[in-house]
Amino acid sequence: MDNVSSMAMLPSMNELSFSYDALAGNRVAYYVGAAALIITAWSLQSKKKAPHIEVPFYKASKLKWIFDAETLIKHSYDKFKDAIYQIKATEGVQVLVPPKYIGEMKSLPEDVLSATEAVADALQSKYTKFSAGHNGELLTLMLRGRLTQNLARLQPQLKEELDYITTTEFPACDDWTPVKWIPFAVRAVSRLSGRAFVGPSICRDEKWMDTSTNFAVHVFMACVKLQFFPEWARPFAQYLVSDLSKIRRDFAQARELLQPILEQRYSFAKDKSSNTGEAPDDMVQWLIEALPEEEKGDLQTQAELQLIVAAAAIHTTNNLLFECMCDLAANQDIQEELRQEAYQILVVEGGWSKKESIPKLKKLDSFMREVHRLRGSITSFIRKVMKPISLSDGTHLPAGTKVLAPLAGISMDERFFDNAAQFDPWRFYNLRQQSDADNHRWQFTSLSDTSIQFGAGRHACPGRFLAGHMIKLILAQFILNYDIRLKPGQKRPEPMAMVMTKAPSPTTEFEFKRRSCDI
Ligand code: HEM
Repeated sequence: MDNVSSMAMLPSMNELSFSYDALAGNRVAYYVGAAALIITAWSLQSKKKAPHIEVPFYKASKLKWIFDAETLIKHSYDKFKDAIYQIKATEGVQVLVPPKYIGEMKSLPEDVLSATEAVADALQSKYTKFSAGHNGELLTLMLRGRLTQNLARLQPQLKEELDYITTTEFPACDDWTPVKWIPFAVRAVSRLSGRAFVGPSICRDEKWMDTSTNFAVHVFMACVKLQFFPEWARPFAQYLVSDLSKIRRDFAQARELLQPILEQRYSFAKDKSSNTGEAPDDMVQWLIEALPEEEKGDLQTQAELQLIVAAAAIHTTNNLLFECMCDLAANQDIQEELRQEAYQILVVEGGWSKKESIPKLKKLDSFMREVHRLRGSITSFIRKVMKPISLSDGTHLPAGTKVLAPLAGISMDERFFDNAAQFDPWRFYNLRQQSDADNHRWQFTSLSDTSIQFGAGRHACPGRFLAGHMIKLILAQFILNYDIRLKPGQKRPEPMAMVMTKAPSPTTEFEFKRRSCDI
């Protein structure tokens, strides 16, 4: 998948959790099945000879990697700190690089250290067709530039979409009412991001929502099943994997839904001279403008790029939103402080209708960054060495080496975060008060070699600004309009975890009680 690379898009429990319709009530079978697949994959993969690398191994059992990778990553990072080390994982030997090396590695060119190839391997792009191909760079630049610059302008549309889905789909909650959060949240994130990607005409269409949400699930399931077979057998085995047909059906469905929009856009462009209205403002339009002439009207290209972006956006955003909800529901004090801030900026100062209001929610921004630090991904910066690399300390990484950063360990490093183990929602708010540079440095979306939740370098997540914006809108809407708590006697929900991925349980309930918007 040229240039579209992401841990967030790796085969993931995130996506699996979304087949909740199929899996509901059968979680044990799912765990056993998934574990069996992973163990089988491991035993097949492990016979392959990994490149020889002169760095120490961290000895870990396969079971630990499968069921408690987070602890393993934290312990191993703690042991090696600034040194590079390796782990024999179910996906083959992984070389773990600490922040000390991220700086020099993140600027290496793609033909030396490739994010694209690493993700293509992990997502079996050859078979799943999860690839932006030669348009990968264009896509990333468009999200980083056009989408991000347009966020303030999109704000009223996103709010309108959020109001609509909350009014039509969220229960009244006049008294304390338990609500399964994930089914609602997935639909909300899909609608909001869909509004920015495909526009209002189909973002509410059930077929579009279904396809754009489930495409990632089908890619994930196909990957898991393909890993059942050794690499040499996959050209034949692919015909046994029914999820690959589902992926083809997703593309066909996306083409069908996008076709009338593309036709409309073309007649709009043709009538430009007589047209006084503004061009529509969504990713369909930006792609028409940016794609090479011969691909502008190509439905398959639009369908592929739209589904890939949806796959990158929906489950990742939903996961972090869920973790934020857990901490809000478990901490009434935090909820109250964030409510005061949101009330002042969005209600008293009329911020809902102002474009620049969302960045003013600095306490909410800090809370989200802290949740992301402590509850985010286990690893990040997935890369594959394409040409031998000699690092500044002389470490040699041969071609074929699989690289990862031990994110869960880095986030707990006292050298980078005071009282690192403590959940402090105002940590980054306070840091931001120190100076102008700090005000910028500690924002939710700001990157550094020690804060790589959104990756690093040229492949760092280009959708993080939209993700942050959507999460803030949804959280602000809910803390202003509802009191939120855990169910009586319930502890803060913990995500399901397997190998390097974590995902919320789709059946988790929070309790909501409607409040008047006055504080
Ligand atoms: C909280 C939500 C999100 C998280 C945690 C997240 C995380 C990530 C990470 C870790 C990467 C890989 C970076 C690297 O390897 O250096 C990535 C890449 C990417 N993300 Fe996100 N992401 C999120 C939301 C989104 C959204 C909303 C979009 C779409 C608007 C998006 C689109 C992408 C794309 C296209 C890439 C590939 C970039 C490239 O390879 O050049 N992500 N994301």
